[in-house]
Amino acid sequence: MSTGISPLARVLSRFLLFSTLILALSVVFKARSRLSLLYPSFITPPPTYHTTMSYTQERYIAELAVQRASILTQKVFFEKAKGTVSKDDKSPVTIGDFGAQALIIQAIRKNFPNDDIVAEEEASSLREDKALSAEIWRLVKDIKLDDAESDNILGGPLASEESMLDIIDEGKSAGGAKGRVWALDPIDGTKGFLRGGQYAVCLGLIVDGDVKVGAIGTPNLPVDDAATIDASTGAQQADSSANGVLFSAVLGEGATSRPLATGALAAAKPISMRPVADIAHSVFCEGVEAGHSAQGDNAAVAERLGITAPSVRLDSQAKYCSIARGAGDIYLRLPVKKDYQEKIWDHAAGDLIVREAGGQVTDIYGNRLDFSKGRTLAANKGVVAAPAAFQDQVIDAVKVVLKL
Ligand SMILES: Nc1ncnc2c1ncn2[C@@H]1O[C@H](COP(=O)(O)OS(=O)(=O)O)[C@@H](OP(=O)(O)O)[C@H]1O
Ligand SMILES: [Mg+2]
Ligand SMILES: [Mg+2]
Ligand SMILES: [Mg+2]
Repeated sequence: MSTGISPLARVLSRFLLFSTLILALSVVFKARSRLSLLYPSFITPPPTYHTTMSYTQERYIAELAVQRASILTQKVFFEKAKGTVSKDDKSPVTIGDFGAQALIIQAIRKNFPNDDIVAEEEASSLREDKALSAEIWRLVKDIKLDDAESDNILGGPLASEESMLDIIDEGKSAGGAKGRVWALDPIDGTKGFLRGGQYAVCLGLIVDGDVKVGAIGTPNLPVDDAATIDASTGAQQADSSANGVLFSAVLGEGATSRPLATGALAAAKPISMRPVADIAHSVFCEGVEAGHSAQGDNAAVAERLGITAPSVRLDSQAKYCSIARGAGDIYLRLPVKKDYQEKIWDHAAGDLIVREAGGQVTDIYGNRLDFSKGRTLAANKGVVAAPAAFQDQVIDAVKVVLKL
């Protein structure tokens, strides 16, 4: 029996139905993409890693890498620098700097191959100095953690002298506001290192401009939080076995310290800034080198705050670490040279460790340090770190002294 519809009409009606469907679908897709342009979050859910990632692995690798590099710096000091204190020969610190940078970058590359790295040193001068390069390789090639498993996690020994130079040059990233950027200072406080005083191996992870992880090794800081360090020179305890601390922090998870061991990580304990009821009873930490540290301005700020205790002078980010564990309270780094831009590797790890220990870290105007501007803190001037409750008072005093 005929339906009364010709085959041609049937084909035509199916075609019409099909094209209407395609048209409807394309309208829906267009509207969806317009909406997503106007309100990206409507269609694309915001990345959730900012709040949910705990950075456990990053912290662990950073701690192990800093620990292994610290072993090298100590070896270099005892073999090369001991006794050369305040001589003009800078080679010990150069060896330590390059070697520690190579070891840490290798560990980052092995575990987080896609991350960017902003490191202080670069290998071009080293490529021209074959003797120095060979000397660094001689020391670096045998450095390992006592614990084989931990050492393996870091990638084991470096492959060759040539690959060591290439690895050093992987720290040339421009940094910036996007992505994962490790900030590395292989030896911070080079003058302290040469003097046998304080220095620090510093590594921070910045994600989308925000510091998430920090690890600092301070081979010459006393393990005992309460041990006094020479207030005028920042030098360590005479008994060297009582020295060596590894600090770390993850954003939102607090700061810890542990003895800087040579094998598997020692047990960590939480650290926090010292509760001080009256700001007049607090203690300043400041730099040792007059060329870096405005000690006169610091003294004027201390006087305005009624502080009478002498400042503790320390090289390097050991200053951040010291106030984070209550061996001092306020770290001032007021500008010395008008145009100097602080480097991110001199502050990233310390900034986080202090904030996670209950402190605040700002520039001299009271603005948070901005790690999204590239290799330097281009948007900031100086650093003021203090217990959160005192920060405003300290900033007010700084503003008066510096006539801001
Ligand atoms: N003008 C000026 N102002 C401030 N900071 C400067 C300045 N010039 C250099 N630097 C960097 O500071 C790093 C050493 O800082 P310290 O805190 O150890 O300084 S101090 O020597 O104790 O005064 C030191 O880092 P390292 O090179 O890693 O030792 C310097 O890079
Ligand atoms: Mg430095
Ligand atoms: Mg350095
Ligand atoms: Mg330097």
